Amino acid sequence: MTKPLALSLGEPAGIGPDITIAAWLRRDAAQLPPFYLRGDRDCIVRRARALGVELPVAEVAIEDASTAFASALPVVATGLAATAEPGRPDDTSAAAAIGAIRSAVDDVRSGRAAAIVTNPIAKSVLYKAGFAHPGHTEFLAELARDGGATPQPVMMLWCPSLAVVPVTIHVSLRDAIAQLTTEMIVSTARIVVRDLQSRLGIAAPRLAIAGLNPHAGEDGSLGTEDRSIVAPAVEILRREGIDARGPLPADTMFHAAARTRYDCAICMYHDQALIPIKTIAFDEGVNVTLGLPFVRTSPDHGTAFDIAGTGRADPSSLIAAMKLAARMADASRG
Ligand SMILES: NC(=O)C1=CN([C@@H]2O[C@H](COP(=O)(O)OP(=O)(O)OC[C@H]3O[C@@H](n4cnc5c(N)ncnc54)[C@H](O)[C@@H]3O)[C@@H](O)[C@H]2O)C=CC1
Ligand SMILES: NCC(=O)COP(=O)(O)O
Repeated sequence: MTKPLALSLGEPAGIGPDITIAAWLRRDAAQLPPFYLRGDRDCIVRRARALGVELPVAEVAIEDASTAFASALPVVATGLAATAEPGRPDDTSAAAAIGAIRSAVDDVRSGRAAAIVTNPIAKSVLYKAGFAHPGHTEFLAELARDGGATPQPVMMLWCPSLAVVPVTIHVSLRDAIAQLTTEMIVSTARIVVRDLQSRLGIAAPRLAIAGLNPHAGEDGSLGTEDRSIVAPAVEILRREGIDARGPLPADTMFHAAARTRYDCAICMYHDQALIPIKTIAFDEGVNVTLGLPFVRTSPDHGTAFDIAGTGRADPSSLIAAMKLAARMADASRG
């Protein structure tokens, strides 16, 4: 891969700076592709000092990032200062985090970066500053519109032994049930199939479609949505030639033997999807956005304010996200 990955700063008061520094320090052992941070050089320098780490940091143009990567952590400036102390977001946090995402998208859309990897943002901090999107996933879809329709973004959490997709994402459980439709399940599954084929090289993806209710509704006695919403979606997908099975009782879908029978579990709400993968692979899970005209991955964890600046943040999930982004970008180039 010749082009570098664009890594967005994320919430400057979170562990994004810590894991960025740690990932760069492990670049050889982890065999990382070249990456640069889209953000604020001073923020990284301050964090390295707080961590007691000797870190060469080079502010560069994107074109020089891959070369600089061998000897310094390359930073491509957004022009937005990020002054927040570890664990304490401040008035610069939201603008710095959002600006870095926008810049990273510009970089990949203009063909100067291979893919985007995002550091975690604190959603509540951004919401307080007026951010109108539930998270990166929906914001990236908006940035991808390019004058046309907004693509449907699909959140997938991936690790080597499991991939999960929540059909409804950052909404309350009550709203997730109210919003769930057959069409949402079908359109989500179609995007999953297309991107697993084109970006992960799975020729005929096998989908396991979770039921919504306990025991997938127990023949309608524990809720009717599995019969009226989920089963018709499975039927439509099968008629299209997609290898989809369900609705399956969610409690027995995720044990080791069951996981070998599908390539991706399509789940009805956030925690149904994210609890199993964060339980088995919190350290190496990757969040991927499917359905976009570019590749975006992210660590599976959040801003971890409780340990920012302490040296306890584990960069494994970020490292996995970078490796998966490079693999997907390579596959997309054919
Ligand atoms: N992609 C993103 O931007 C994501 C952002 N978030 C945001 O993160 C914020 C905090 O969310 P929480 O639910 O507290 O989850 P969290 O993942 O930030 O933290 C949960 C627990 O795991 C620990 N932890 C997380 N990452 C770690 C790492 N790399 N190494 C060692 N320990 C780690 C934390 O210290 C904490 O005890 C929220 O504002 C949420 O919106 C959460 C998930 C993803
Ligand atoms: N729970 C996953 C998460 O919060 C990631 O969301 P996003 O910012 O990647 O949309």
